[in-house]
Amino acid sequence: MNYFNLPKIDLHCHLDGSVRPQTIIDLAHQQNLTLPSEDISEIKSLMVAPETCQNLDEYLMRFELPLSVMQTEAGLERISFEVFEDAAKENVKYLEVRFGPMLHLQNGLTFDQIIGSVVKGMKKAEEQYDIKGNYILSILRTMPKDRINEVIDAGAKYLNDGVVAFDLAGSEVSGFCHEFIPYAKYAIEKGYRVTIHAGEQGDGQNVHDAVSLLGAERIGHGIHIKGHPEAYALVKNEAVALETCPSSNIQTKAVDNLSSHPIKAFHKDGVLITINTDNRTVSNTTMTDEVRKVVEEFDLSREDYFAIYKVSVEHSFASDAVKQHLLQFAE
Ligand SMILES: O=c1[nH]cnc2c1ncn2[C@@H]1O[C@H](CO)[C@@H](O)[C@H]1O
Ligand SMILES: [Zn+2]
Repeated sequence: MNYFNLPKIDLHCHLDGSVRPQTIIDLAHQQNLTLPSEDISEIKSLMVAPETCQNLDEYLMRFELPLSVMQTEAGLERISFEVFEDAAKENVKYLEVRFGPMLHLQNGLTFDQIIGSVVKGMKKAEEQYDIKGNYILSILRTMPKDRINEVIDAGAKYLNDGVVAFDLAGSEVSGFCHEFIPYAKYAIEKGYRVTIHAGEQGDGQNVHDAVSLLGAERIGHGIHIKGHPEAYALVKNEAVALETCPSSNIQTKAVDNLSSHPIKAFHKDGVLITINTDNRTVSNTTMTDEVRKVVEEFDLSREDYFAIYKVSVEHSFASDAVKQHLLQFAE
């Protein structure tokens, strides 16, 4: 299979984890910021999480440097344009990018400016390339909750015009969903779709909670439904799609290595899985690489690949018209 040429869909990609190293240098110069180094390979090595990370928390330390240059409208717009450009150039036909608006307040931007800038960058890329996209607003589980509804309100202006869904991200502890019930409910009432990071560092019960308490239609990672029969059954019976991110799952120790990733077992058993990047820079990957790794490790056929592609289309938060467009590329 020619992985580069295959049509691809990425439903789980973080903006701040997918910044080009050169863009960090350019934006730091424009913004008069001092970098730890001016050498691009040094900057890249500070952004890529090592395979030797102890856990998700160590992986999450790699976001500080990119976030430092993501505090202006121009910086956000450029980075958004570039992630869509990079994906389009490897034949990603549809990309849902997520980011945490609350992480971009350091220079006094409003939530409207923050969300508006990334949507603008995405739309510019959609005009220039054969790619379509949407944004997901992530709330960091470890941050104060007092401004969550403000983020939801600000994003509502862009709903179905660049923004589609609500997510919870960051460090994962057992039972986290209980504290977020009113916020997920508020987002759903406003018209947001819901996907939640769960069962990555935390247990299968978190996945069960995300679906049953927060109304998640998709789950970020969801690895640990393996070994939790109730969560497994719920995900399977309710047709909740898992957004698996193989390289990231190895770095964060959600799995020991690729061969022990449950992605193929899930797929063979009818659990809906999708293949995604998580973070193009922090995980030093592309959709081409993720698809190649999964197809080769698990000896998937072209038919298997396109079955997964179709799951991505059907469970994307795209409009019906965009879904129809994406299905044209499926075999
Ligand atoms: O795999 C992940 N699991 C949980 N949180 C993540 C992952 N990758 C990135 N982020 C978190 O999401 C924020 C917004 O994009 C990032 O700043 C990072 O803290
Ligand atoms: Zn993620």
